[in-house]
Amino acid sequence: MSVKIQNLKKRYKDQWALEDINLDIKKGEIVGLLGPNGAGKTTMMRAITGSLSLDGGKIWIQGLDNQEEAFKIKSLIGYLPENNPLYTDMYVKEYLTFVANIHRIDIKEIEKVIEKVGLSPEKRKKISQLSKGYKQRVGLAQAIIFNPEILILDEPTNGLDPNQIIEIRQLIQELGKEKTVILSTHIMQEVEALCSRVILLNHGKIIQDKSIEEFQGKFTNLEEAFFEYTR
Ligand SMILES: Nc1ncnc2c1ncn2[C@@H]1O[C@H](COP(=O)(O)OP(=O)(O)OP(=O)(O)O)[C@@H](O)[C@H]1O
Repeated sequence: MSVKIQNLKKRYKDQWALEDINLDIKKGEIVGLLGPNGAGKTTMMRAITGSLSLDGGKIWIQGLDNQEEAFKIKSLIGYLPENNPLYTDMYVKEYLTFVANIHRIDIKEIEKVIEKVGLSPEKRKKISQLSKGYKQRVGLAQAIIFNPEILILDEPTNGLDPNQIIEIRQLIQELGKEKTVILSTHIMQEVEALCSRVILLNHGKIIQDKSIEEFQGKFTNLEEAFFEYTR
């Protein structure tokens, strides 16, 4: 198993953000995490990356306990956070060099990743000078530069224009051939275009976990399924 979650619970003060989450995600799956605002998607992603203390349960990343082996886990998971908190005073290449150094990878990888995410025309700018879509590409670049086995992408195409959306989806599809990808999105067509499996969260619980074909067999489209289970 790439990611195994057992009885995961997370609480913020008196509010449960996640309750009894159980999940097995295999290598090579592209999993779409769906749910209304506040359902717990970001909390679940942060829990998987090991950057959140848990209130119950366990998470294993390729067999490693993500609380006990937090350091090793960092080299297995590439994470694009929702609000993409980049160091905006740094230049694009400077920032990616910084990330490359943290992961002790060859700086030759920087140019490769810049090319891969389509950042070449903007690579000499300061991150603060980039448009939202290009900032998002920098976020993606830092998530994939060290070639992690697992990618966790919180709303990866948020803020991108339609052309960029297509390009980034193609990139995710390409990455998904050899990696495990977990992505959250509010765009149902994105899930239909990319994901092999859909997990629907509501009020901190998994309410549906099915292959995309199972959803498509039962509903005209995913949006209909979303309304059916969350309204
Ligand atoms: N740091 C925090 N402190 C207190 N409550 C939090 C914190 N982070 C999240 N929550 C709460 O936990 C619940 C789940 O939030 P989360 O961000 O995981 O939802 P989400 O599904 O990602 O939502 P969205 O689609 O709006 O991004 C929400 O009720 C939220 O207010």
